Order: sequence, then structure tokens, then C-alpha cells
Amino acid sequence: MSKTIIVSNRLPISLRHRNGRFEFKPSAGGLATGLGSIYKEGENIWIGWPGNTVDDPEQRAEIILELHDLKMAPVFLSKEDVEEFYEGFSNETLWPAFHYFTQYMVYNPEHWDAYVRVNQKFCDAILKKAGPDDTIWIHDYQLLLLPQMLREVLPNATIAFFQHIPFPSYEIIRMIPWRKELLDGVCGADLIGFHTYDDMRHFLSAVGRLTGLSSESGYIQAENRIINVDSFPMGIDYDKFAKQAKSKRTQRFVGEFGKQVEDQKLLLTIDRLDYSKGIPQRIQAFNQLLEQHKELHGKVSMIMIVVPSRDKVQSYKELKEEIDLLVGRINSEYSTLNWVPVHYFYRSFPFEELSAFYNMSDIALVTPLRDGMNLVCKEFVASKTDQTGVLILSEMAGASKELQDAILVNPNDRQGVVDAIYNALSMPLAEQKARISSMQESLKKYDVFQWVKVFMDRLDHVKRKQEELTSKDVDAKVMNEIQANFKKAKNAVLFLDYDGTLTGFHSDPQKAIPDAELKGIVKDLSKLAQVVVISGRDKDTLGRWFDGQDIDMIAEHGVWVKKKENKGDWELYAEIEDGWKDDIRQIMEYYVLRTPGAFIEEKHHSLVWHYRKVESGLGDLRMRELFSHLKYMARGHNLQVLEGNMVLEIKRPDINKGRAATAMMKGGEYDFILAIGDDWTDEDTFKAMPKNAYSIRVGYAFTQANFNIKSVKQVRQLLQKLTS
Ligand SMILES: O=P(O)(O)OC[C@H]1O[C@H](O[C@H]2O[C@H](CO)[C@@H](O)[C@H](O)[C@H]2O)[C@H](O)[C@@H](O)[C@@H]1O
Ligand SMILES: O=c1ccn([C@@H]2O[C@H](COP(=O)(O)OP(=O)(O)O)[C@@H](O)[C@H]2O)c(=O)[nH]1
Ligand SMILES: [Mg+2]
Repeated sequence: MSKTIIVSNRLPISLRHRNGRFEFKPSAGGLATGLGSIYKEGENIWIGWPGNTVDDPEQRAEIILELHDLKMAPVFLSKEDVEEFYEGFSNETLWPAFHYFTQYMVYNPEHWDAYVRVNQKFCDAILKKAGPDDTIWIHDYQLLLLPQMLREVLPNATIAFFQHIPFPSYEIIRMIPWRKELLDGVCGADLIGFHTYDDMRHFLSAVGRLTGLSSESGYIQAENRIINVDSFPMGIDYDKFAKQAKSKRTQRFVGEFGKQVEDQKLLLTIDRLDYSKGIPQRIQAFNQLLEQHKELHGKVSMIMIVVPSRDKVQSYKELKEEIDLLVGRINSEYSTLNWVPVHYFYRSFPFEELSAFYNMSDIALVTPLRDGMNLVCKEFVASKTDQTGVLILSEMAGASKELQDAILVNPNDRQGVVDAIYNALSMPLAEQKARISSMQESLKKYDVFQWVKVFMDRLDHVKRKQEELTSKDVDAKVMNEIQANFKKAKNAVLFLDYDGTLTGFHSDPQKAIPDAELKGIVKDLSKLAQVVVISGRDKDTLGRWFDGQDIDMIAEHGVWVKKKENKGDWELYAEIEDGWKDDIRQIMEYYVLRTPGAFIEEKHHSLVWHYRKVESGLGDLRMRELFSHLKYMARGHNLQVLEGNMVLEIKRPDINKGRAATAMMKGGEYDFILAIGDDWTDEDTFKAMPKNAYSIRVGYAFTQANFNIKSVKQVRQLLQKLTS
């Protein structure tokens, strides 16, 4: 039976040393609590670090056994691993970078080495457990290299990746010296998920710029497969929180705690100790509230739970000191014998008590400066069994995209936060109920089980799409079949597109000249078959490049044809009418002036605007603009505007490669037909091919062709095989 292997740096339980022994304790943090509800199904297992170092082999063996019963398998990290991989690269480079705290970023090559080493450790641990049909679901930024490491050993495995923290703008990612390796690493997965649309769009933009892989509508075109990138906002185990809040045990705590705070209004804040959570800023906002509203003294207090986290990392140590200081200051200034403004707890709480805090608090103040999702705010809403209470939520948390009925604040706008608290304190009950129940509806619907289901369905979907594509792959078997049929043939014709098919792309199109290898292949083929180079290139370039070859040529998508029998002469296949060109050229020139790197190519029957050399992003933007501009003009002139590989081309619609190929084959009795091309202009050729033809599209895009082939290199291999 196939299983799902969940992999994350931290297991949902952490080991604690106590009196020479160890014990397990639930891990804090959203990843562990969120996924904690789902890994126990079927044969599933969770692989990860048990959160402490264990050197003694006997103890390790014991832990392995105990964890086995809990459906977990440990990856043991050494002291150096913890320092350099976990505290170092993960939490002093990636965490600050991904949360936009670039001032805390450390660039340490030893940390990077450790990151590679520990990702490899995880890879080895997974390989020991993974069967061929298993799904491997990797979580979070500590394991960005793992998908590709696994892919290399298990090329057909089902691998998914989910990132729980934000994915920042390309401007931040580019600061990391190992940025390309990191992105290549994640792209080993089949499905890559983020909490929000913004995270996913930042990721796609970084992949486009740094790896050169292109993408469309969330599908990245990798060398031999497609990868889907999408947004999957994580939910919570709603029923668990709702039920717990009503339970006797929790209600007993509510009663006990309630007695101690009497009828004060309670503001609740719960976070791991982390600078991304905006804890000092929040205390300062509360301080300002008390400064501005003396009437609230003695009537409102803040319960502040700070869960210890990453306390060996310098920036976290400093944060702890800052918080201690700020709490000391506000309490010493305002406390009275029967009122303390901030109840500060630097520790974690058991679930029942946490539930009581959620249930009894009037306001949850969740104001991170940056947060991937933030589950605390969702847990608060789920625990409000009587639908009263107010959630104040930072716009910088992923959760704010879903919880529009919270009071949304910018955590950097202190007065805004103060006003939000003030308004929350006086919000009418009816409004509280309306807001909380609407959020509850949504959290119930999109709970963590639904999240897993949607994610897994999507993974199935990508795998099916990949299969569709690879089922059309020109593999060794297909190659042999093509070769055998070619050998048998008496009258064969080959339609070969040029750019992207016979030769790779060059930043200067005029430099993509045929090399000696290609010339040799074409020469050998032309002795065995009719070879037709069918291209969008202008006739002079094409004629020069294949001068002396015994082949036919079709230039400008079928405007010009040069048959091998009438050497040297180009024949006009379509009548020239180019009165439209002056108007269009003028517009294109305007877009060249505004766009450094862009240029115009003029052919007899078309004008092409090239943007391959334009700053990435800007080129796309200008192309779209030009596209809509030209579309409007095109209608008047009866022209067609087409988007190509880093080009926009405007031409007569009745001229295309398909028409030219059909004309070329007219009257011929072919017993072998092959057409290869790499873009939308070649789709016309494929469409025009008779049923028994082999049509092959280079790259793994969806196509009318009956086969896909990986790259220019493979195309040449196939052609060489035909001549051997
Ligand atoms: O493992 P630690 O270093 O102790 O840190 C705890 C976890 O913190 C992060 O949690 C994130 O995941 C939540 C659920 O998706 C999300 O709500 C939150 O915004 C994130 O910060 C981290 O991503 C995990 O890897 C850590 O285990
Ligand atoms: O004493 C505590 C306080 C909080 N939490 C949990 O820690 C998680 C925090 O997740 P969140 O996504 O809000 O932030 P993260 O810590 O993952 O950045 C929530 O599920 C809380 O229930 C916990 O386990 N023990
Ligand atoms: Mg091409």
C-alpha cells in the first residue's frame, strides 16, 4: 500500500533531557500543531528532527523504537548541525530574508555547507523509508534542497513541497549568494505550495529570473516535466478547538482564571518569541493606549504568552531582553495593587489552558510584522463558542487574506493599532457576533483536513498532466520505431523548424548560426530524404546559413520558398502587400524608445518586436502594452498579432507554416513524414500534417503534435540516428 511521508525539520514532538533521561513534549509552532492532526492516517509516517541532540547510540535506538510506535522516524542532528544548519543557515539567513528582516541576515559559507549536508541527511533518511508509489511531502524553508536531491535518485517519485513562511520579492531573494541552488532545489518537486497568492507570485518571478525556467498560469516548464505552483492557505483542526473550548476541563480553567482577573477586559497575545511577530511594537501600542485613555486604567489588561524559541540565535536573545525591559517598564509605571497591565508568561501552555485563554479573552491582538499564515488568530476565532470577541489582525499575516472580518491593522502604524484596540473594546455585541460567526463559517469550511485534501488532489492532477506529456515522449522505443520506418521509406520528407529546434536561442538572434554539427546532420539527411527547413526567419538569413545545402527552405512562415531544384531562387508563395508597415513600424519604434534592449526585425511580410534583451519583467509589461495597442490597429489592416518566444510579431493571418507545408507536399507521394518545431508557429505545421506523420514538439508544452521531445540536443540525436 502506498503511503504519504511527511517530512519537516521539526517533528510534532520534541525531546527534552531531564535528569539524564529524555521525555517527549509537543512541539510549538504552527507547522507542528497544524499538521499534527493529519499524519496518523493509514501507513503514513512523519520524518524529522526530534528537537534535541542525542549522541548515545543506545539512547538513539530507544528513541527510534518509541517514535516508531508514534508513526515517526527521527533524523538526528549533531551539535554542529544544529548550530550551523538550524540556528545558522535556516534561522540566520533564510528566516530573516524571507520575513524581510535583511538587517539580521548572515552570509556564512560554512552555514551553507551545513545546509547542504543536513538536507542530504534528510534525503538519506527518506530513501530508507520510501517505496516507489509513496508520496513524499516536504515542508518548509529548512529543506529547500531536498526535493531535487530526492528527484535525482527517484526520477519518477511523487514529491510535493509546501512553504509555511512567506516567499519574499525577488529583490530579497537575490541577496542570498546561494539563491539559484535554493530555487533549483525546490523545483525538484511536482507541486509547490504557499499560503498566499503573493508568496506564489514572488516565487514564480524569482524562478523565472534566476533559473531561466519559464512559467505560465502557475505551471513551470522544467526540462523534462511540468511543475505546478499554487496557493493553499492552511487551515486548523476547527472541531478540535471548538470542542475543547466547550469541554469541562477548559471551562474549569476559564472559571479559575476569570476569578483572578475579575471583570477586566482581556487582550490576548500568543506567539513564539520571534522578531517577525512584532511583540515589542505591540507592547508599545498598548502603552500608548493607556497613555491616551486613562479611563481604561484598571479596566483592561493584556495576557501575553511568549513561547521560547531559537534562543541561541543572537537576534532572538536581544529580542527577549527588549521584551523583558518593555514589560517591566509598562508594569512598573501603571500597576496598582489590584491591577497589572501586562500578564507576561515566557513559557508554553498545555492545550486545555491555551483553549481557556482563547475562550475567555475579549480581544486577540495578532500583529506580526510578517507571518506566513499565523494559526493563533484562527484558533482564537474557533474557540469563541458564544461568538463574542474581536480579532485584531495584522495585514502582514497570511491569514489576513482570508479573515476579512477581523479588524485589520498595519502593525507599523502604532496609532492605528491603538485605535483598533479602542474600537474593539466598545464594539457592539451584535457586530462582534456577525464578524466572528462569518469567520467561523469560513474556518470550518477550509479546515486543515480540507487543506490536505485540496493539496493532495492538486498533486494528483499535476501527476496526471505530467503523464499525459510523458506518454508522448520520444523515448528510445519511439526513436527506434521512427528510425525503422525512415529506413523503409522510399520517399521521405522532413519539416524542420530552425530556432529552438535545430539550434538553441541566443540573446542576439543573428548569432544563432548553424554550427558544424548541424550542417553535417542536414547534409547527411539531405542525401536520404527531402529536407525542408521551415522557419519564421527572413529569406536572406536562412539562404545564407544553408547556402550550398541540397535542401528546400520555407522562410517567413511561408512567404518565401526556395526549392532545391531551382537553385538560388526564392519564389514568392504569397503576394506582398505591405502598405500597413509604416503605421505599425512607427508604433513599434515608440516602444523601442521606451524600452532599452528592445529592437525591431523587419521581414517582407511581418514586423517583429524583440524583447529578449530587455530587463526581465519590463519586457513582458511592454509587450502586453504593445500587444493591446497593435491588436486594435491590426483589425483595420486585416493583420494578425502573435506572441512568440520573447517576440511579438504582426503579420498577415493567411500566411503560416501549415499552409506552406501543405503546398510543399502537394502532389508528392510520401511514405514517411516528420515535422519538428518548438513554438506556436509550428503548431500550424503540426495541424497540417496527415494522420500518419510524426509530429514532434520540442519541450513539454501542450501541443497538437503527437510527440514531445526534451531539447535541441535530443532533436539532433534523433536526426543523427536517422542517418546512421
Ligand atoms: O521549528 P522552530 O524553529 O521551533 O519554529 C517553529 C515553526 O515556526 C514556523 O511556523 C510557520 O508555520 C505556520 C503554519 O503554516 C504558519 O502559520 C506561520 O506563519 C509560520 O511561521 C516555521 O515555518 C516552522 O518550520 C517551524 O517549525
Ligand atoms: O504555549 C503554546 C502556545 C502556542 N502554541 C501553538 O503554536 C502555534 C503557533 O503557530 P502560528 O502559526 O501562529 O505561528 P508560528 O509559531 O508557527 O510562527 C499555534 O498552533 C499555537 O496553538 C503552542 O503549541 N503552545
Ligand atoms: Mg522555433
